[in-house]
Amino acid sequence: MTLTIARTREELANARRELTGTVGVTMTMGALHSGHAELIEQARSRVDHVIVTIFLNPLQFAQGEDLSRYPRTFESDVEICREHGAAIVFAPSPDVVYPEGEPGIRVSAGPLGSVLEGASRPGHFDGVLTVVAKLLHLVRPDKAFFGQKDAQQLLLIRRMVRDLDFPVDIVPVETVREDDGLALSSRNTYLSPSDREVALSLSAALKAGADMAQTGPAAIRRAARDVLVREPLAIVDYLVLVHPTTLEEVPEWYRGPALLAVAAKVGTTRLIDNLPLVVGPGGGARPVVEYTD
Ligand SMILES: Nc1ncnc2c1ncn2[C@@H]1O[C@H](COP(=O)(O)OP(=O)(O)OP(=O)(O)O)[C@@H](O)[C@H]1O
Ligand SMILES: CC(C)(CO)[C@@H](O)C(=O)[O-]
Ligand code: BAL
Repeated sequence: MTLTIARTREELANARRELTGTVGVTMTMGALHSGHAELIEQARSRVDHVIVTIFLNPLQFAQGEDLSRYPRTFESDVEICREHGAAIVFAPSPDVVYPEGEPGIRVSAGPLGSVLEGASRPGHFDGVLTVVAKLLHLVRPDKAFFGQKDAQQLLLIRRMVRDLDFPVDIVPVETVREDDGLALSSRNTYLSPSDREVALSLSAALKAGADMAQTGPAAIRRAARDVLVREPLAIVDYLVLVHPTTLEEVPEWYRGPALLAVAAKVGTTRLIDNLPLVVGPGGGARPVVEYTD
């Protein structure tokens, strides 16, 4: 199978026109790893052709964030796309995506975009939703695949697609982890070996919480917190057990789907991770959020 690399809107439109059957998209910021490969594989199993977008979107980075040091590994990214059978890589430059500079009109993420990640990264989700909307319009996929690792992003994209009637199916993909539990992330390349040891406390905390899922919210929170307090070098931004669609902390009586999510700074690197859970009898960790809406 040949892989086409499209840099411009016209190149993408020409290559897209050649594809017959269903099309899926996997959107990335580059620096591809096995988590991205899994998104491509999941897409391959559900559609006829997969388009991977590689675009480091300046709009979703606040001043002072890591846009300038974000890893750029384009050649090996293309190889990964080829190995996993993608049909097209769309890798535009910022002036192709934003020909008139920063757009005056943006998609607003609303209140769900200003909690958790949005509280620490103001404007981040407006930037994400704006570029996702644009890429959906340019690629015109039947299905779009997003990782559960970015749980709030996934929720907001589902909401945007539903609230604004985008004709696309959003498919969640389970978080891919290293054998020791660390969630794969392009930002893991910033971690020194000792940072990486500290970073393991995030997934360990989530697992300890999930192990108490049958007991109830207080036990889940306590078990997760107990792991994190033993690792003072992980500077916790938040550790929450929230409802997966409202992102509000669940009360002690709550039983049902929930999201145990954590964000922490390790060295100079901000990391996030989460585990979808069902709280209550028969509960425990789940691969992806079981939405009730
Ligand atoms: N470990 C993972 N498992 C499954 N999907 C993932 C994983 N990491 C990232 N993804 C998904 O890949 C897509 C592109 O994400 P992105 O390019 O930001 O990678 P990333 O590793 O999350 O990078 P960063 O370190 O910047 O958060 C998103 O849908 C994201 O949720
Ligand atoms: C969805 C996305 C590609 C938009 O830039 C980005 O936020 C990401 O990589 O998760
Ligand atoms: N991985 C989600 C995109 C971001 O952190 O900017």
